[in-house]
Amino acid sequence: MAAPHENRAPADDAPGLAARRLATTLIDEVLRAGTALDETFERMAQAAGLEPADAGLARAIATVAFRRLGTIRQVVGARLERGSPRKSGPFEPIMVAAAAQLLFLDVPDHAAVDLAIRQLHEDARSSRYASLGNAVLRRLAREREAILAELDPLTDTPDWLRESWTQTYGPDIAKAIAAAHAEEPPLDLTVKSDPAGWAARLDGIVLPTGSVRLRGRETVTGLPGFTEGEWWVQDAAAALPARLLNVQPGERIADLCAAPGGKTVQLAQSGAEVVAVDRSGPRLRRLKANLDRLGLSAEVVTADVATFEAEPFDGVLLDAPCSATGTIRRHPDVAWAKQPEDVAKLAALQARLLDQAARLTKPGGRLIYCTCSLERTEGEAQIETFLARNDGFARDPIKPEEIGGQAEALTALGELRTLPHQLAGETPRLSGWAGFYACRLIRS
Ligand SMILES: C[S@@+](CC[C@H](N)C(=O)[O-])C[C@H]1O[C@@H](n2cnc3c(N)ncnc32)[C@H](O)[C@@H]1O
Repeated sequence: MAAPHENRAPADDAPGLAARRLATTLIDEVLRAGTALDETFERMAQAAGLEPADAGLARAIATVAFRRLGTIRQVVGARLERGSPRKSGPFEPIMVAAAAQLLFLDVPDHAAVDLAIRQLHEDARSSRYASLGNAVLRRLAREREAILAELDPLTDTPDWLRESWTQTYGPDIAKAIAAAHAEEPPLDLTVKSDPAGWAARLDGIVLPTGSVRLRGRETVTGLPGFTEGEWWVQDAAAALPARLLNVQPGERIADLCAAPGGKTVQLAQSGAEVVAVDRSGPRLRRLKANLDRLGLSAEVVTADVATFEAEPFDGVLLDAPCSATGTIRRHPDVAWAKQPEDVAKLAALQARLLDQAARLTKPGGRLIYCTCSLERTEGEAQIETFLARNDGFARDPIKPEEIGGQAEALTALGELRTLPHQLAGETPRLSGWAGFYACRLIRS
C-alpha cells in the first residue's frame, strides 16, 4: 500500500516552507499554552535547526499574525461559510500564518497560498480541507485592498482589554492605544554617554527623556557600539523607573525582579552597589551576559523576592511580574496569550512582593514600584492598597522635568503613567513608547 502523501513534493523543497511551518507551530503553541512568543521562538527555532533567514521570517510572520490576529480571524471567518471546520487539526494556525503573510508581508500571492496548501496536506485532519483553504486564501488575495482599506485597530484588541482600557482611560484613548499597537515598534537605546553623538552615528533621534530612537531597522548586534558595550536596547518608557530612583554613587540599591537586567545596568552605570535579585536562573544568565558586555558589575542573587532577606537598602526598585499589556506593541502575542484571570493572580503576587520590597527599604530610603502594564489593578490600585496597609510610606511625586517634560505621562498624584500613543515623533512608527506605571515612595 502506498504511504500517505507519497506523491507529495519532498518536505523542504519549497522556498519559505520551513519558515511557514515554524510560524504556524509558534502561533499554535502561544495560543494554546499562553507562553511568550520570544521564549517559544528561542526554544523552537533551535530545535527546528533553520537558517537564520528562515528563522527570522518565521518570527516576522508570527509577530504580524499576532499584531493583526483579530482582523485575520474576522476576514478568514467571514469567508468560511460554515465556520471553521471542526476536527481539522492545524487548519486554523495554518490559515492564520498564510493570511498574515498574504495580507501584511511582501510575498507573491501564489507562493503564500501554495505553502498553505502544502501544509494542509501534511496532516490527515487538515488535508480534507485543503481546497476550502485554497478558496478562502485566493479570495483574501483578490480582496486584499478592500480589507486593508477597512482596518480598525480595535478589532486587533481582545474584548477584555478594550473594555479595560475604555473604562480606565476613556474610548478615545483606548482607540489611540490600539492604533499605536498596530505600528511596528522603533528600536530604542539607552546610551552610557553622549546621546547626541550616538544618535548622529546610528541615524537616530534623541528623545526628550534622553533615550536614542533609531530610524532604521538594523540588527542590533551589527551596530557600532554594541560589542564595545556603549549602549543597550531599552524602550524609552522602560528607561524611566530606574532614573526616578535618583541613585547616588556608592549607595546600596536592590533591583528586585531584575532579569534580564535592563534596569540593573542603568543602576550599576549610576555608580551604585547593586544587588540584582530574580528567581529565574536562565533569565539571570542573560542579565550577567548584559553586565559583562557593558563592563558593569552587580551582585546577582537567585531568589524568590517574597522571601529574600538582606540589610535594608538606600533604594529599592521592584519591577514586578505583570500582565505586560504595556508591551503589546513590541510583543503583540501578549494581547492574546493573557487572560483577565492572569491580571488578578499577578496582582496578588505583586502585593506580596511589594510588602517584602518595603521591608527591604531603609527608613528615609526610596522605593520604586513599577510594572509594564496598562491595567490599573497592577499600577495605581496596587499602590493605593499598599499605602492603606503601610502608613510608614508616602508617595514622593515625580516632577515633569524628571521625565523630559512629558507632563502628560504623570497622574494627578505624581505617579508615572506612560501610554503607548504618547510621545509624538516624526512618523507614527517613530512615535509612542511602552505603557508603564511607576510610583516613587519614601519610607518615613
Ligand atoms: C518585568 S520582568 C523584569 C524585567 C527587568 N527588571 C528588566 O528591566 O530587565 C519580571 C521578572 O520577575 C521575575 N520574577 C517573577 N516572580 C518572581 C519572584 N517571586 N521572585 C523573584 N523574581 C521573580 C521574573 O523571572 C522576571 O525576570
